[in-house]
Amino acid sequence: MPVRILVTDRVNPVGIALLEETPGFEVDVEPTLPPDVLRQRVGEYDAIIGRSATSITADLLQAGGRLRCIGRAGVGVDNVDMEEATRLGVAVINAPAGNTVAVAELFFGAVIGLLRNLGRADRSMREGRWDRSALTGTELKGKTLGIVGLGRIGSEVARRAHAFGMTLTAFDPYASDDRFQRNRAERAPTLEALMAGADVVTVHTPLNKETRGMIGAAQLSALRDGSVLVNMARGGIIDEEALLAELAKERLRGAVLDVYSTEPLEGEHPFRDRPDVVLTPHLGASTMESQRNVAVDVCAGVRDFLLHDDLSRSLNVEVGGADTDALPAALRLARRAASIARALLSTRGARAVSALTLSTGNDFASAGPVLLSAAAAGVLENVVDAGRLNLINARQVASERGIELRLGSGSKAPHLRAIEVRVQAGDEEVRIGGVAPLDADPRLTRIADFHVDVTPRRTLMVLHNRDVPGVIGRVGTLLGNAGVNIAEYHQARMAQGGEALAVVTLDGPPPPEASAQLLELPDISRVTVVSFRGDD
Ligand SMILES: NC(=O)C1=CN([C@@H]2O[C@H](COP(=O)(O)OP(=O)(O)OC[C@H]3O[C@@H](n4cnc5c(N)ncnc54)[C@H](O)[C@@H]3O)[C@@H](O)[C@H]2O)C=CC1
Ligand SMILES: O=C(O)CCC(=O)C(=O)O
Repeated sequence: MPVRILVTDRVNPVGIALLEETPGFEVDVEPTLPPDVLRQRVGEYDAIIGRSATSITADLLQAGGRLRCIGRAGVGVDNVDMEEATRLGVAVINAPAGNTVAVAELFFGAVIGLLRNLGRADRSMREGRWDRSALTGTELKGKTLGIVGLGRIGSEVARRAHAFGMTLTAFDPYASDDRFQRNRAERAPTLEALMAGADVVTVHTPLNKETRGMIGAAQLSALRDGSVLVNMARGGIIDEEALLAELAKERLRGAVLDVYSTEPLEGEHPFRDRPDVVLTPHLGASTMESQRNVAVDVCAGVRDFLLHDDLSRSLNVEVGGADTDALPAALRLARRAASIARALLSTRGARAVSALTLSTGNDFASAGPVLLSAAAAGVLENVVDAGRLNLINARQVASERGIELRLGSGSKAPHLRAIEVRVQAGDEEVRIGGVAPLDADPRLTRIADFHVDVTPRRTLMVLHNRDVPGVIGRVGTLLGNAGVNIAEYHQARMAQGGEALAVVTLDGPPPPEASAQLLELPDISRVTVVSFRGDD
């Protein structure tokens, strides 16, 4: 079946071509479908790629039975119901950097346009006038710029502001001191302090629960007389009613707005009547260069996800700073180790998993969250509908099932590339450890208290037996007679003649009756069989 992708908004064709030329992909380009039509058709597609004009609501995501990925040709994902996408295991991929410069350049164009009265000058010239003295403006040089949100766009604005001879202050509680230093910006202790200390205040934060309405009447009243307020981030961050009320006092120089709480802005909106406001119709990213950049970036991200399950670009998976080349082997080990632990507990009759703890060596410390997701998927995969279970939603599904998830300390692990999972069900706990080296297959090194050394491949059988002569031969003969080939057989024991454990990897699943037949052999007390998802 072909992989089907719907492009719902105007996305640059250079990006779309990346998808169209991928064998097995079918791309429909239909900008911009009304929400009800999109809802009817979403079930046909594996991925949707859009811009800000398409709202990806919970309802739409739920209607997308085969939907695996949302691509956003731009930065802001406030139009995507991220919680629902995560719950459903749908990857959300954006293009975080391609339009940064476009917004920064528009900022200076629009602010200078306001300060030098360019709109009014152009209109008066067309009306046949020559109003030089009425159009005297002000300069940026020597003024203070206050940036709310010192991220990519805020930093790009900062760099250019220095070229204009401005002094910089910024408010961003999440940005490091180093970022402030690199941008030569003083850290404002509060938003109000920033508003009170700047001649131009510009907002470059995402719209989210924290920033919605962040600039209201109280913050606006802190603005200096004669100052300018700019919003090129998202409508809703600044309270529009409060801004209109503040502008009506005529103590500010004005405002520059590119984004609105409702887009398109109503034809009769009072902003349209204010001469002290420069209005643009969400043009921040509208340059040829930026549209090409974001289209190529998001389409490549969506393609790589659909082809290779590459989640490194997905906003709803925490890959952290991990080495992504080494990650697939580590993810496989974490998932399989957890799957083995759950199966061993199940053989002991402890089926209701209550807690999962994952610890890593230092090399995987930053990948802890995504490895924990992989382990959660391993614990759940034979318990829930595995079709939709993935690294995006595994932790959420596990938490909903009452499984407590914990990240243990990395530094205690004996090996830099070690991974250990501990799965608890009632009073029982099983600990499985392994290593994911850079240049070889991952190995299991510990099952409960036994030291082992096998690669968890395809089907794995764990036998508890007494350490007496002949067991290995009898197991080999039984499996051979059942037509099952043994890939690896590792026997471990605590002490001679005591309790022993065998880990057997098989080239295929044993027949269903094999476990019962093994249990009939002398000295074998428990048999656990785990078949892993995947081809190897
Ligand atoms: N007008 C347009 O066409 C465009 C608008 N945008 C908007 O600009 C926003 C910013 O884009 P980038 O700079 O690329 O994002 P970014 O993620 O690089 O930077 C956002 C910054 O905001 C900061 N921040 C978050 N919450 C904050 C808070 N409560 N107070 C102060 N700072 C806070 C973050 O720490 C971060 O440094 C996007 O989320 C998008 O909504 C982006 C591109 C085009
Ligand atoms: O192209 C768009 O949808 C506008 C750009 C934008 O707002 C964004 O990238 O967040």
